[in-house]
Amino acid sequence: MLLRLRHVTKTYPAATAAVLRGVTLDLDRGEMLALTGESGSGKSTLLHLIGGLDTADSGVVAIGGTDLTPLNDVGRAGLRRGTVGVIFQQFNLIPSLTVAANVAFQARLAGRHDAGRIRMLTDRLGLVDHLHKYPEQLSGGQQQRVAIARTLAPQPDLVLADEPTGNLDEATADTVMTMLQELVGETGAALILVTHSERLASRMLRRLRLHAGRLE
Ligand SMILES: Nc1ncnc2c1ncn2[C@@H]1O[C@H](COP(=O)(O)OP(=O)(O)OP(=O)(O)O)[C@@H](O)[C@H]1O
Repeated sequence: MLLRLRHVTKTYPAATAAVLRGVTLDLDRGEMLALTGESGSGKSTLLHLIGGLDTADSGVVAIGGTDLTPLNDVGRAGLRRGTVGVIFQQFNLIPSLTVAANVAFQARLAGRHDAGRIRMLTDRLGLVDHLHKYPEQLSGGQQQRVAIARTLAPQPDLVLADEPTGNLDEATADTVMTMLQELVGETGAALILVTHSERLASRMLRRLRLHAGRLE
């Protein structure tokens, strides 16, 4: 099992109510899951726990058999690097780096830089003519394609996408999602897509809704 969640709970400090009240989920390699739920239902929180960006209060968050819960920041970052890739709504590119350097950044950090794979990704994502530009010189759709290339370059086993097309118009969103799904599918990685869009969610074989702190 690639991802195993068991009875995961999370309450933010100073908050009166728990955000997650016992989330349980199994996700295998190659699975694509849409995660929906009302605003504030805890979708981003859950993604952060899975990505090791934050820790659960209790329960198990295991990736590839390793429970992240007892690990410290360094341990979680080590496990995340190269194993889990995150794509955000705001793209989160590094403004001072060129497209080429942005794309290579995480693969280098993970010690998994592969020039052939980066060439394939930039080619498939239509970035070849933009490699020497800076993020601010690109459209939103182009920036998200750079972010996808950057995330997929180290060949992660699990890709977490938090409203990845939330800043894009419908046609661009569809194109970007198609590219993301194709590229993730080809490597056999798993994908969790957080989205408000029923249209995008319906592209995924598996769909779950976060409600009252649990998945249904
Ligand atoms: N760092 C934080 N500190 C305190 N409370 C937080 C923090 N992050 C999120 N919350 C609260 O936790 C709840 C869940 O937030 P989260 O961002 O996970 O929801 P979401 O389902 O992703 O929402 P949206 O669809 O609007 O992005 C919200 O009530 C939010 O206010």
